[in-house]
Amino acid sequence: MTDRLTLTRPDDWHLHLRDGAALAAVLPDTARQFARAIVMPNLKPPVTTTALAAEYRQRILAARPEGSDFEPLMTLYLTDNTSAEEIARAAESGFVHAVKLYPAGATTNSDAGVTDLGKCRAALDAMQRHGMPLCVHGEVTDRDIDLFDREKVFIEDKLIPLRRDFPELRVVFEHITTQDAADYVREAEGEIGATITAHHLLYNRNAIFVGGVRPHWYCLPVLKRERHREALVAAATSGNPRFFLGTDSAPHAKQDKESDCGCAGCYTAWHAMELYATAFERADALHRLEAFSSHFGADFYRLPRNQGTVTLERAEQVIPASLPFGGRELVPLAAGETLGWRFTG
Ligand SMILES: NC(=O)N[C@@H](CC(=O)O)C(=O)O
Ligand SMILES: [Zn+2]
Ligand SMILES: [Zn+2]
Repeated sequence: MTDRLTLTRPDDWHLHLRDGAALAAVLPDTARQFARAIVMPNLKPPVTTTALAAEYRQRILAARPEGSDFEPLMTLYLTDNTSAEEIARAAESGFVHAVKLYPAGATTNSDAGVTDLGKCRAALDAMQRHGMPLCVHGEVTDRDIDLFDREKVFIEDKLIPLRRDFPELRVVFEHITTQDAADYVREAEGEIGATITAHHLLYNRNAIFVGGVRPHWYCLPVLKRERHREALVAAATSGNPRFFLGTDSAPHAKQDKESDCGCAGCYTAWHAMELYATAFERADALHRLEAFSSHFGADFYRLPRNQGTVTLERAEQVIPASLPFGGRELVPLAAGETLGWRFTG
């Protein structure tokens, strides 16, 4: 049995850092485990321009712990009005690494998102020309479509037509949750990748309802049935470079989760690598963890792999009941449970 894992320093290819006091509270957790992260732009108001991304990037750099060399990789929030000129500015900036598609109404702070991809043709065409990746929250928003089917329907109704119209567009299908998405990404032609969260590898939808409703297991896209979780584990541990790590760590204050209309999002930055190690070990695939965590994402984003290593040790560690969150409280995923691994840096 392996008791110590040494990996190339990993990166998080899908992360929510928020802003202000919340940013200051959560950034050290990510900066401790990851060298870089793709930072989601769904602030209020959203990060829609390169100028706003530059300012947000400075706030993140200023919030880093003493001595940290963590590098935020910025993204722009695609809207119906994003221009080809804005995409060109982003591509030239050197610090914007992707543009994010939120179908309007699909998830947290997506109100300003895209109402109709037909309105984004100029921006998508510019992205294709500049080699700028499109990160996709892949769910349809139609209230008539069952919540659990929204990812599958998105593939058929939105993603396949989009990629047919823009075959050179580099796409990251974010936080995939279904066998349908894993199969699509594995078999699709052209440049496509997918991020997979630790929680979608570890839990199925029963976790949301164990003995009562469990708001801290509620995220979007929502956890699915066991057969989908198994398909995600198979994809993540397959060694296929299209699948890579993206925590989708999405902090919300405890009172905003434990509410009559609780926010979607799981906080996993505190124990991200421990959670992934647990999932990979259960699949007898610890030997595949490094490439998933530290190689394939960098390769997709055409960035150098990190120098240096990190270590995980087999040791019991209780997940805290709550963490400070800028004057409020933040409940990490699986609070109170015991992890079998410890990230030691
Ligand atoms: N994943 C989530 O459940 N929530 C994310 C938004 C997102 O990634 O869809 C958030 O910003 O809170
Ligand atoms: Zn999302
Ligand atoms: Zn997210």
